[in-house]
Amino acid sequence: MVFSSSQNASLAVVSGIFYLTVRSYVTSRRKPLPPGPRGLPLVGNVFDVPKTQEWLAFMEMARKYDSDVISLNLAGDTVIVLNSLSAVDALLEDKSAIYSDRPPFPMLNGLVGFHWHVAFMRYGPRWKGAWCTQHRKVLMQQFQPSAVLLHRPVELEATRVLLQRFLDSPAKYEKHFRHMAGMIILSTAYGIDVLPEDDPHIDISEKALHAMACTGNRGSFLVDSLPFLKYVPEFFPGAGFKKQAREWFKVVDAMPHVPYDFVKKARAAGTAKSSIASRVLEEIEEKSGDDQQQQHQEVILRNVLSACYGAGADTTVSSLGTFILAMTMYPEVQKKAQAAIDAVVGSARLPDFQDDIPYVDAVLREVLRWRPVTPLSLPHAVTEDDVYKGYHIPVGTVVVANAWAILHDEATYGPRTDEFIPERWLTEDGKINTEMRDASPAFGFGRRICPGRDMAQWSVWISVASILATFDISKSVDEKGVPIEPSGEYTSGLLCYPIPHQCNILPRSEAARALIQSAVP
Ligand code: HEM
Repeated sequence: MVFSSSQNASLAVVSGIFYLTVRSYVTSRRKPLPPGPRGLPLVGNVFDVPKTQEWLAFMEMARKYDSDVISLNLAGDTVIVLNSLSAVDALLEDKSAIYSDRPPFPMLNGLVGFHWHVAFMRYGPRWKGAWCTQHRKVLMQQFQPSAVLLHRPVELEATRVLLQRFLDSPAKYEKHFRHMAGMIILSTAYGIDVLPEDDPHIDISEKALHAMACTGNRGSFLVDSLPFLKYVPEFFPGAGFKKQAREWFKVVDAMPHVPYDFVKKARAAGTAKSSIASRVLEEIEEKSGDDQQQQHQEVILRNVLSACYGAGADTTVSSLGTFILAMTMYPEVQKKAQAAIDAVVGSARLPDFQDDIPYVDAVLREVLRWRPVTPLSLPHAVTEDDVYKGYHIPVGTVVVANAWAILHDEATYGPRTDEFIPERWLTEDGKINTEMRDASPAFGFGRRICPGRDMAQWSVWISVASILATFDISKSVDEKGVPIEPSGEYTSGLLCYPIPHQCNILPRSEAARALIQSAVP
């Protein structure tokens, strides 16, 4: 049977009406979405969400609607924000089988080329044969608590180099943290010894991470809400994002390849140092006879190693920046921590991983809790329709865990959560209170929880203990001798950093200076 064009049009209209009627019937019989602000046509709640510190606005909405779970429509995307530990436990942890996907990132993954980064991969068997799970498996093996012990010598060496750099140019402390984080990750992952200045491997990765910071917040670019825009030609008015994406793509694509090729060449020349890359490559070559399988495993290894820099460097730098800020603002905490270190370590050596100093453990937990690096964690997505507390959570919903709200909840972490109080983590006899929920919400949830969390905590712990053992951090004073208060400001985005502030970082004594100078040949 052949239809005329007018019959075709009528058929389309009738089908459209039928579809809308069925959809509206189905929707009306469904349970409601969690409460949230009423949106505008088309854009929904886009204007209800501020461009910075969204986590505070979400906490306010939770109070207003008297619900720890709220929903928003962001230009067509349903977004559900979980503002409590109980909601996160019930959904992202207990139902992790269906709450571990990521939303699509058309700009970041599609145009800028971060599709190789496990943090942004879709989750589940539907997605390229459980590609994400295969990546996570390698990460879990290499960063499980027992494997992390292998990385300690590098963490110790990098910390001691950091102390030396603090002696030379304390005002550049953020730059030194960046160098230290790069040194740890490039050495453990690839066996690369970084240069003291302008290291080319750090340089590529930092440029790629800048692209990630600019595009990681879904919604920063219109193409995230209207994915068809990715097909718009570059010369089109308003398509500047495509030119920018093409520029970023070059460095994002180079990031996994350049250091990996370095290891391959070093192995061929017999000069490769021990690293995750060299150990896993050896295993791959021993086990697999099949070229295709070998190639497949190598691609996963290459992606995973690069993702470690992508996910581990900036996060460590941010936590250490928070530590310097807290020590500047809370001198009495610094004094207590130094006394606790002196009592265990003395003054004749630098701290080591074996030192048991609960007050420093408490400072570390407080750093992670007080100013979480990713206040909204990374967005999850749900792969099946679900119901929570009588509310409908439709398949495809973007699920955001408000880590900030959770880590500032006084019901979990005790009073005055806006203040830096390490004592909240301690029992009366000065031990870590193991009954209390730890600071793990800072590392995400369920099956997407940060695989590098053990390594990250040890890197930050040894840096914190070593800095406090050897340096005093204090407020700078202005020309009239008045102390300069740090603004306490942070950048706002997927990842937040404290904006470096002016402060004094001076060796505690001449003996401390000599100890640092003798620590690295
Ligand atoms: C203080 C330092 C760190 C913090 C605060 C941190 C925090 C996080 C958070 C919040 C997530 C998202 C979890 C979720 O989606 O629920 C994450 C994911 C991830 N982190 Fe970390 N991280 C840190 C250090 C590291 C380090 C050192 C590494 C690697 C050596 C690493 C590797 C990763 C990877 C690969 C992912 C993606 C996991 C996935 O999507 O399945 N992180 N991290």
